Order: sequence, then structure tokens, then C-alpha cells
Amino acid sequence: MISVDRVSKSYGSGDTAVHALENVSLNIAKGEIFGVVGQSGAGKSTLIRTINSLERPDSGTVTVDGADISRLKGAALRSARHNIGMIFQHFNLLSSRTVQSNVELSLEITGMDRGARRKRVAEILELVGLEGKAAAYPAQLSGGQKQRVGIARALASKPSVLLSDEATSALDPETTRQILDLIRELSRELGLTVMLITHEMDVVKRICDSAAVMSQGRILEQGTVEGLLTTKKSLLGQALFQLGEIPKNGNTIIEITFNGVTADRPVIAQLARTHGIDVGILGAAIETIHGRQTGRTRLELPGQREIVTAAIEDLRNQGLFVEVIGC
Ligand SMILES: Nc1ncnc2c1ncn2[C@@H]1O[C@H](COP(=O)(O)OP(=O)(O)OP(=O)(O)O)[C@@H](O)[C@H]1O
Repeated sequence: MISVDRVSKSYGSGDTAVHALENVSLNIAKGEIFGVVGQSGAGKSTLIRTINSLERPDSGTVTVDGADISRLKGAALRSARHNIGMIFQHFNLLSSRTVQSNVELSLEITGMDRGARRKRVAEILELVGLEGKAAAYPAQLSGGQKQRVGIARALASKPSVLLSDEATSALDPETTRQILDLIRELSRELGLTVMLITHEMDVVKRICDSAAVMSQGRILEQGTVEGLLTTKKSLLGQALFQLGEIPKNGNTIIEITFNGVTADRPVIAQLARTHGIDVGILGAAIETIHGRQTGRTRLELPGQREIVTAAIEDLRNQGLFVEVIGC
């Protein structure tokens, strides 16, 4: 649905040039929720702006729903842009207009008649949980309600793509969860493809199917969230699963990676029972992602080397990924 192919974009020239994007490639499938994470200045906003064509890449191609958006002009570009909705950190609502009027504005531009606009606004406000709020002004709404208006406005013209630029960064944790859940529901219900940029790893964990980590204009890694989280060397995995120092006391220290299938098995109890090992849990970072458990646990296995080796072998034979990280 969205394909970014070897896109580069610099600002300025010569020694002072800033390479905001360097040879960036990614593919987002229809209906997928794709997160882009990275520190400030990583190039996330530039990337999102090349996707809605607010920026033209210096080289490379951006295709959205089959349209080469990096090269379109005039009416063709305007039409391709109608297929892309966008939501923002600070909502960007017009304070002098009601909720109804804010949402309707995006439909006026498409030339839809007044009756059809009213009907569509009522529909979309219900979808985002704002029925009864059509006559309210932005100042009368909570942050979460304002973002719901932002989402309604972005989706009013039935785009197939939603771009989110730090849409939950100004919201408290509970409201963030509600808005993320709403985006996920809408994506599933409407078959909407979502690309969201964020500096919050938790956002990725909560709703994304796939993610890319950016730094200094480059993509450092990308893949499915489950894949990234269970890959030990993954930056995303490390950021989410911080298990602290490895003790050096002569005991064997292992890490078990759970990949969604095995996490609900009583692995540790079984290890203690079957092999008579007095297992110590040094840390665990298990998350439920899309209803499946994913993560790592760090265990200390005291006792005779042969018994511990046999126990590790046993875990591996159960299909678990086990690494010995200290002994
Ligand atoms: N219009 C511009 N002119 C000059 N430099 C720019 C422009 N827009 C972005 N940059 C530079 O490009 C780099 C990438 O910026 P960008 O805004 O894409 O990063 P970001 O990851 O979105 O950061 P943030 O999270 O702070 O918004 C930065 O070094 C920034 O200073």
C-alpha cells in the first residue's frame, strides 16, 4: 500500500547540508499498522512528509496505493492526497469552528454537497465515539476528545491511508491507550493502512504490526514487532526489555526468549521440578502483544554443571530459544 524506495532528502548544501533521509526503503502492506520510532532529528517527520508529498525526495520513489506520489502534480496530486488522512500531536483544530464544522471542512474541499456532508460527519463522529458533540467547540473538549475530532476529520473522506505524527504525545497514558485502541479498531474495521511516527516505544508495542527504527536519516532496523522484540540484538528489543546487570557469582545465567507460543507454559516450575534446580528469576520482560506473550526472562541456575547443561538441553528440546549469558 505504501512503498518507499531508496528515498534520500537533504536540506541545504555543501558542508552544512543536513541529510534528513538517506536511502530509506520500507513497505507497508494494506491494513498494516507500521510504527517509525527514533530520537528527535532522526528524520521521522521528513519521512512522513514525503509520504503525503509535502516534501519531494531528492531521489527515490514514494508510492501510495499505486500512485507515485513523489512525482504527481496538480489535480492528480490533490486526488492522491485525498486518499491520505493525517493526525497531529497538537490536533490542529480550528478553534472558531464547531466539531461538526472542523470535520466538514475536509469534505467541502472534495466538493461534496451539504446534505451528504452532514450525513457523513454524523457517521464518522459516531465511529470515533463523539456522538452528541457535533455542536461543541474545541475548547470545550478534553485532549482525547480533540484527537478523536482530529481522527474524524482525517477519515471523513474515506482515505485508505492514515498518517499519524506523534498523535498521542500530548495525551496522558490512559487517554493515549484509548486513542491507540481506537486507531487499531478503525484500521481493522475500515481496512485502513496506518503509518505512525513516535518517540514512544510503548506506542509501537501497543498497536503496531511492524516497525522501523530510525537514526540520523537512516533505517537501522525494521520488521514485525514480535520479530524485533524477540531478536536479542534488536534496538527495539533492548529498549523494551532492560533486564539490568548480569551477576558474576559462578552460577549459570540463561535468557529464554518467548515468542508468543510458549510463554504460557509453566517453564520455570517444570525446570525446578524435573531437574531439581533451585531456579532464581533475575528478571523478566514479558509483554502481551496482539494477545500473545512475547519477551525474555533471565534465570540463574545454580548447581552441578552437568545437571544445568541437561536442563538447558531440555528447554531447547521444548522449542525454546535459550542463551547462556553468564557462567
Ligand atoms: N525544513 C528544514 N530545513 C532544514 N533542515 C531541516 C528541515 N526539516 C528538517 N530538517 C532537519 O532534518 C533532520 C531531520 O528532521 P525531522 O524533523 O525529520 O526529524 P524527526 O525525527 O521528525 O525529529 P522530531 O522528533 O524532533 O520531530 C533534522 O536534523 C532537522 O533539523
